[in-house]
Amino acid sequence: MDPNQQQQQLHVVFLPFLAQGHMIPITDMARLFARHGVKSTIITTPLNAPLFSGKIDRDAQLGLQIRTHVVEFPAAEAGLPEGCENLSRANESFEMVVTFYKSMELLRRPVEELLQQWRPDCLVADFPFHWASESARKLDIPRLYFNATGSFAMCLCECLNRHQPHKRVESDSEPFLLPGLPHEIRVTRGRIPGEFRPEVNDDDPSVKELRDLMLESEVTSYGVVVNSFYELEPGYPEHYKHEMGRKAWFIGPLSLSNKDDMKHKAERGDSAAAIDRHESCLRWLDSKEPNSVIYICFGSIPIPFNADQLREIAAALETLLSRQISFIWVVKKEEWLPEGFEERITEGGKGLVIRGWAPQVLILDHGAIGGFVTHCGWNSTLEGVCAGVPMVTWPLQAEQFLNEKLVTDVLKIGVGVGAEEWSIQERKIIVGREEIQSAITRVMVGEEAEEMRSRARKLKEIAVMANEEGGSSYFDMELLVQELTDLRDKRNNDGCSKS
Ligand SMILES: O=c1ccn([C@@H]2O[C@H](COP(=O)(O)OP(=O)(O)O[C@H]3O[C@H](CO)[C@@H](O)[C@H](O)[C@H]3O)[C@@H](O)[C@H]2O)c(=O)[nH]1
Repeated sequence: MDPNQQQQQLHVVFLPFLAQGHMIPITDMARLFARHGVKSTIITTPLNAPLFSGKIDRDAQLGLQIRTHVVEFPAAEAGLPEGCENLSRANESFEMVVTFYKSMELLRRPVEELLQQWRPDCLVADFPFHWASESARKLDIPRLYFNATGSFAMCLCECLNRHQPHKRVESDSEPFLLPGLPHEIRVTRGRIPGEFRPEVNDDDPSVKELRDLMLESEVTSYGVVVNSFYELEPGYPEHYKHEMGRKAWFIGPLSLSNKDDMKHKAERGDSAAAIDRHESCLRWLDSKEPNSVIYICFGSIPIPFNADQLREIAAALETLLSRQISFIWVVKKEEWLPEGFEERITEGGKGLVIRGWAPQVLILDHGAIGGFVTHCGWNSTLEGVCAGVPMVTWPLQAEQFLNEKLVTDVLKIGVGVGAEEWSIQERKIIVGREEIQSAITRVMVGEEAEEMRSRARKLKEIAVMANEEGGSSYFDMELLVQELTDLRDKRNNDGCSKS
């Protein structure tokens, strides 16, 4: 690139929260920006960089202007154990999670120093970096806010915040209407995100203060980039922009930016772990009939399911094997399974248990996968949509029950397993084997399954089209790059006329 061109090139800095559910989409976003001619820099910490730097380095070798920059993470100063640099390592207790969120404040100084030095044209920062809008303002550049979830959940949360309907019900199981939304959506207090639940907020005022700071930074940011596409959340992007008054660009699903590149797909989220096992996993899938395998995974943050609950899942899966429904089940490395279970199901390649990190996107995209049991994390939800598979929804916490509503009630591409309330702290059986079996059977076989699969496949096609030239996400991305360029030019002109 000649020096003149280099000077003209827009430089965007990305600051992802230190959790896979955030680093994965932001890495894809930075790569998308680079493909639209932008110079992208991702700031992260030493132990997180290797989780995605392989694909960034490969992109850079192909000539894209993209790089990772590492800053030290002061875990000890934050009151965290040494090496605790990722949310997945900090979920031993609620207090530790809160400490981890608060520790993002400690990245402020090093990040601001880098911004001063680099003087980029825009900062895209995740929601826990509530100070980022102020940091960007000091340089007179826009801060774009990223929340990592969709507009459906963001609109529902804003509705809870504005109208507080959850405060007018008698119990956690009494349904109430969320007013003023494009659809008639009813939820219960047991299913809403933690920040609206009194038992989470009342004990520690600093939690509420932190949440308010994050909310405020969404409003005071220049605008919001959303990992979604207009057609997926009918009416909600418009509601988010016009009723809630946010400037927003819908540029997803970002997972599609990996297109058909097997290596990128296999490496998503944990280069080393997934690359080791993706080939054997694909070989196993190749031996199965189309739509005959259910994939079960509860996201990147280890879920403390108790032994009884694991036993219920295992029993359901073993019974389903006799009905020609096979499975891939992702469990934590140390998770305890019923005696002899792994030996029995591994024999003859009946089922597959993956301990640790699975190459999820690669698995979902395989023709043998007929359904997905998901906790409804937004990335997994989008990846299910992009693979065109119906889902069994098993939300556990955060905004996952809201995402479930979109999948089951609005898009009608999934069925709920019957999880009724937050269950992350309570180590009890949430869902029994019969319910699990029944929900999986509903999405895998029969007329209802075919109808859901057909809707899911249409949605997949629309998702792909949204990302192609002329599609809605492509269009929004072009608009965003143009707006950032105009802002940069205006800044430069104002600077010239002042001097
Ligand atoms: O073995 C695994 C496990 C996960 N993943 C990937 O990890 C990501 C997980 O993201 P998500 O499905 O969103 O789940 P969480 O990691 O639980 O995400 C947190 O962050 C999301 C975005 O804000 C929220 O929607 C969730 O509620 C919150 O739990 C996805 O891209 C998966 O493909 C893998 O590739 N292999």
